[in-house]
Amino acid sequence: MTTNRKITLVDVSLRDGSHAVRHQFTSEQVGEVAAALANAKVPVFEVTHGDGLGGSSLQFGFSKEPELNWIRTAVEKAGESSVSVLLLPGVGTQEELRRAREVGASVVRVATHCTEADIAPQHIAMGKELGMTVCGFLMMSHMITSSDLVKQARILEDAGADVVYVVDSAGALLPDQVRDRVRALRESLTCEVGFHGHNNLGLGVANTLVAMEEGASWLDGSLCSLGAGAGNTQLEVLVAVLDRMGVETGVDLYAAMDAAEEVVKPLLPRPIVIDRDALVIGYAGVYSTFLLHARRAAEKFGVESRDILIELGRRKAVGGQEDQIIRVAYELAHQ
Ligand SMILES: CC[C@H](O)CC(=O)C(=O)O
Ligand SMILES: [Mn+2]
Repeated sequence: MTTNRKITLVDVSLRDGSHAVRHQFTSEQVGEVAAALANAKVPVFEVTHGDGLGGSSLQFGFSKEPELNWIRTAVEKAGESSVSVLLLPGVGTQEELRRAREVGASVVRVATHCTEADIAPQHIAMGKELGMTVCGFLMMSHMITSSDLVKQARILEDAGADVVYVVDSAGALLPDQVRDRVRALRESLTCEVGFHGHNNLGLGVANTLVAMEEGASWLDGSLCSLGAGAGNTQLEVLVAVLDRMGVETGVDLYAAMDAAEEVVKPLLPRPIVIDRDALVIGYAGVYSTFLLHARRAAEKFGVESRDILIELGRRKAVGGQEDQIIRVAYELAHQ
């Protein structure tokens, strides 16, 4: 397999991984992970509440510490690596982006549901004004066709995005569906294309390779797969596979393995595995971040978390509709 674009690996352990630890990272932990990522020469790593800047809330779950502390700490340890922040317009504000930039974040990924790119241009423009690398991040990309995704991607590129991502938030995309979407974007855009995978169907690494084969050049992953649902594409595994394929990433494989084993593994609150609930998330196309919310609601209302997740998939619930999880659990309990 060959690729003529430079591959940029992005680690999301300290952002998507925030979901898996219920946003309870301490600055000390952030510093340790950031230092290990920098030592492994991972070019970009992301640090914020799981739901991005300003995500700490009753709706999404409160962070243990103000995320600006995390970002500042990460930047101090980042060395040659760039620190990224995630921003969902409507959750994070322009002021929060400005402050993240002031403490040294240099990449912003502006995330919207895949049909709502039109809420992103102001934030993309602001990221550019602040001198940041800006990525558009089309969440739940499995929910629309490739041609509809292209229309949304064009909005992001026209607004100035340097990279537009196909985001498999539910880990529901099959390899050929990744292929179609990345190919469609690659054929229609001049900016770079990225892929962010979740491992709920066990396809994280495979789908990322398919995306790369189709020309995606920004590829996400996390150490030990630390992330929502069954976690993300496992970064140290991806690095090893790319190394075997002769694809240059600049990442030090052994340092990445050590960072996973010695720094991130001890932080895991539970094994990041494809258990019944995670599998259902991929199977039914549900937002990965709903996993722990659904488990809490299941316990509270005495119903099965799998039933809640299946029903959320049937209702096509999307990010930001966490309140629906409670509604579904309540309805199942009172059926
Ligand atoms: C906005 C939260 C979400 O976790 C973003 C993301 O990583 C995804 O949609 O997969
Ligand atoms: Mn994710």
